[in-house]
Amino acid sequence: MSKGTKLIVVVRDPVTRAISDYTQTLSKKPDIPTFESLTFKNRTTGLIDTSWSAIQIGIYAKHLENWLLYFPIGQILFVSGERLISDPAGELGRVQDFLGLKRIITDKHFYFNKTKGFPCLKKAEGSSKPHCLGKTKGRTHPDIDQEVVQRLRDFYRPFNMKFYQMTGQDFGWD
Ligand SMILES: Nc1ncnc2c1ncn2[C@@H]1O[C@H](COP(=O)(O)OS(=O)(=O)O)[C@@H](OP(=O)(O)O)[C@H]1O
Repeated sequence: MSKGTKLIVVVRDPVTRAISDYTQTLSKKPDIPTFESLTFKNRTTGLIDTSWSAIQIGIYAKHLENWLLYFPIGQILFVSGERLISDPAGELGRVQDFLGLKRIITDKHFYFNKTKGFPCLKKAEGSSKPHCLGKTKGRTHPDIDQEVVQRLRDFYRPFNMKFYQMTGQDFGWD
């Protein structure tokens, strides 16, 4: 990869990311154990299984430490997965600026589709019809035991704080 390569990284709340990841696996393998049981190495002691990829991927600060061995931070744009949903044009504005492009994509290109529950394009490329992302994006997540969710929030907090500090952006995942 060229040294000047720019990287665009979309990050979302690591707890929601883990549940989303699990939801995707569940859709392909309905017989897998529950999210709650996969989360812990030992449920009694509350020891989290950081070797489970769904959990491990969300430790963004650790991954960023490795990427920074190869790329300067100025070459990486961190896009908020949450703002990509609440304000897609705003987030894509940042992407266009980062790439040195004219701001072509604006608010005018999106509408909120109530059925999908997500923003969609008013017109797909090369078509006059609206376009939403497919069925595999924006799936309903299973209900997860709130105690487990809280335990994961506590687990990720220090890594999230470190990540905010490293990127200079507060993603508001608390
Ligand atoms: N506009 C719009 N429409 C639908 N979905 C949207 C949109 N913007 C962001 N998202 C979020 O994208 C999540 C899926 O993206 P992934 O990066 O996980 O996709 S991938 O399956 O790994 O390729 C997907 O995660 P889930 O909600 O867990 O399915 C969405 O929350």
